[in-house]
This record gives sequence, C-alpha cells and structure tokens, in this order.
Amino acid sequence: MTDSKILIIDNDISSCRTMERAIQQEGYQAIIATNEPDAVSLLIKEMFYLVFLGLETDNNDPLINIKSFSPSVPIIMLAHQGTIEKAIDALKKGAMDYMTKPVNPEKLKNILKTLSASHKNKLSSTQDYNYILGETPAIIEINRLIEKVAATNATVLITGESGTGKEVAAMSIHRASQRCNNPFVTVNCVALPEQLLESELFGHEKGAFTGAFTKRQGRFELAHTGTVFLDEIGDMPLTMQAKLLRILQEKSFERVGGTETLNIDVRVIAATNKNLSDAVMNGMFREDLYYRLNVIHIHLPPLRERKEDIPLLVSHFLDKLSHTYQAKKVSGEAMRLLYNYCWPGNIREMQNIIERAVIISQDLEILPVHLPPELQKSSAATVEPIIRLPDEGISLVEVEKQLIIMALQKSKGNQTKAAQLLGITRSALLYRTQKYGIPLIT
Ligand SMILES: Nc1ncnc2c1ncn2[C@@H]1O[C@H](COP(=O)(O)OP(=O)(O)OP(=O)(O)O)[C@@H](O)[C@H]1O
Repeated sequence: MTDSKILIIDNDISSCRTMERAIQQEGYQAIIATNEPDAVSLLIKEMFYLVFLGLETDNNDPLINIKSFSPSVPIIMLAHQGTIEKAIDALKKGAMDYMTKPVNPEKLKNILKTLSASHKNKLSSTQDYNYILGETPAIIEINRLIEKVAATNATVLITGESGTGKEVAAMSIHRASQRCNNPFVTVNCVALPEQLLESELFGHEKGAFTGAFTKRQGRFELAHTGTVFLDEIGDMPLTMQAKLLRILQEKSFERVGGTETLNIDVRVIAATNKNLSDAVMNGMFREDLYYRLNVIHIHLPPLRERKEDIPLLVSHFLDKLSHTYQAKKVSGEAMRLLYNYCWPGNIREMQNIIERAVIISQDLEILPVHLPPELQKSSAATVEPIIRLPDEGISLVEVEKQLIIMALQKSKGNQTKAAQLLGITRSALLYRTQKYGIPLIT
C-alpha cells in the first residue's frame, strides 16, 4: 500500500538499519537508498508516505531534487550536531522537520505517530473540498468531472493558464482512480531537448547512442499500471507526437535502439497552457493526436475569474505555512489588496506571495506593507474613479447596472470577458443580468 512505504536516503547504513527497525515496529515498510540516483529512481517508480534525508548525500541540494520528483511527499532531514544549520535552512526550502543523529528510535516513532494523526486530520479536511480547493461553481463542476473520469481509463486533456493547478488536477484524478497505489509519473515535455525526451519517454537500449552505457527504462515503462502526466504537451516536437499517438492507440512501443515491442498499461493525462486547436490549425500539433488526447477536457479557470475563492485559498496557504512558521492572519486591508489583484501567475503566484508575506511580517498579522508593490499598484488602479458622481447623487444599483451593460458592450457580448472586466465570476455576472433584467445579447 502506498501509505505504508517510507524511504530512508542516507549513506550511513548502520543508522539506516536502526531506523528501519523502528519504522517496521510502527507498521510501515522501510526502503533504503544509500545514494541519490537510487533514491530518484525509487521516487519515480513509487509513491512514499514519508522520506528521511541524510545530509551526507548533500552534493547538489538533494532536497530540491527530491521535491521536483515527488513534490508532495513530506521530508524529514537527518542532521548531525554540526549540520543543524543546514537542516534549518532545508526547513525553509520545504522540508517538514529534522531529527538529529544518532537517531533515537523512540523519537522517530513519535514523529510517525504525529504524522499519522495530522494525515488523518488532513484527510478529513480535504474531504470538504474534494480534489481542487474552491467553492465557485466552475470548481465544483470540475471536481464532479474529476470524480467521474477517475472511475474510467479515458485520456484527459487539462488546459488552463500557468499556475492554475493543472498538475494538481491530474494528480487528483490519479489519486481518485483505481491506479492510486501505482506510479504517477510526470514528464515535462518542454524541459528536455528532443533526443533526450525520446529516451526519457521510451527508454533506451545499451549502446543506442553515444553515452548510452546501460539500458534504461523510460517514463512510460516506469508508469506501467499507473498514470503518465505529460505536462506542456503543446510543446512536444512533431516527431515525438507521432510516437505518442502510437502508444495511445496500440499501448505498445520500443525502447530507443531496441527491437523488442513492449506492451504497457498506462493512463495518459496531458496538460497545456497553449490553445491546442490553434496549434493544430498552424500545423504545430497533430490533429489525430489532439482528438486522441481530448477525450475528456477539463479547463481550469484563471484565479481572476474565480475571485470568490481567494479568501479560501489564502487561508489554506496560511494554514499550510503555519506548520513551518508562526501562524499568521491577514488584515482586512491586505485581504482587499489580495482580492483586487489580477493574479497573472494564478495560484502559484498566490502561494509565493503569501509565503513571502508570512516570512517578512514580524507581527502576527500580514499587512499591506508585507505584500509586493504590484498588489498595491493594482489596488490604486481599481480605486481610480471611473464614474463621475453627479451633484444630485446616483443610486448604486444604477451604477452597477450601467457597469454591467458597459462590460457586455466592451466584450461584444462575451460573458466570460465581461465578467473578467468586472472582476466577478461568469455565474455572478449572469445572476446580476437576470436580477436587473439586462439582455445578454448586446
Ligand atoms: N486548488 C488548489 N489548492 C491549493 N493549491 C493549489 C491549487 N491549485 C494549485 N495549487 C498550487 O499552486 C501551484 C501551481 O499548481 P500546478 O503546478 O498544478 O499548476 P499548473 O497549472 O500545472 O502550472 P504550469 O502550467 O506552470 O505547470 C502548486 O504549488 C500547487 O500546489
């Protein structure tokens, strides 16, 4: 079971064995990796409940490396008296906690008990919002869709601007599916040059090209019985698109330089922030592949189109950060700035801004001064008077009606754009048009 595996990464084998015994006594399975490459290949293949990371493996920041392969796994640093400062630094980079060596088995067991209790709490609180955190109608609908598609093996295409949570959605589908205890393997199609991407996806045989000293399994093979998440699919080179199409159609492939045909059972979820139908028209994306991928389409709206979720997301991030830093709350004025901002980097940007604010505020409260200048600017722009107040006064209802009509005219009747111009959701716009009897066709 996924939840029962704990990975120990440390080159101090006798310490690993002590930890292994304590872990087993608590009913978990311990897996030991004595070097970073072994650890990475385990992290690609399996999902772990927890990782212990010894600082002796520290050459090119293994913490960051592990987080890139397994972003959500909690990591506990193992530190010597002399390396405690480094361990504290690791906490700032996202490690959950640290233990000093020699490891005290009782302390280790306590950590496992605390984690298990907080895991149970987390599970009961995540049930409130199911998969994607949010209460706006669009997110409720997406969560329903995630639940439905999770029960199938259908290919899913997830679209949305950068930072809207496409990977979170893909992972949610995997976790809610029958494949949840099998691998979830991510490939970022834009991060790798074409030749490397091919070997990364399909693996290679020994001697397939200069530098291929050993046989290597590709991500599809590693994901057998699980899910492959192809991020930034819109940037996949055309030659690779043809090979991907074959995998989707025939569920088979050959390693680079190999003749043996391998059959695999994987579910494919792809994501892009590009407009794939435009790419098809421009000849940059294969039409047949587009239809193959687009069996189920999930579109994640940008944060500015679901502003009502902003306070909920802010408190979610504050809550998460309170495990590492002192618990803080956001002042009313700062919340207003957060609400008014247009969030071009979406939820990722919000997460960074809240983390920065939590770190720099000395107080228990986050104030406007702790937010970056662009948020203050956006607020100044929104308060700039755009409507003149006549001497005889004007009713607010009338102002709202006029603004809605202006937004619909400006967007040439496009409801999504009009809602964007007003900083409200499309359903909030439709509600208001109905309330005031404003016709939708302008
Ligand atoms: N609904 C959500 N609740 C909490 N955190 C979220 C949510 N959606 C996204 N995030 C967080 O926002 C960040 C960006 O999410 P993610 O990587 O899934 O976005 P993306 O759309 O795949 O971005 P990109 O296109 O740049 O790859 C992550 O740190 C993720 O944990």
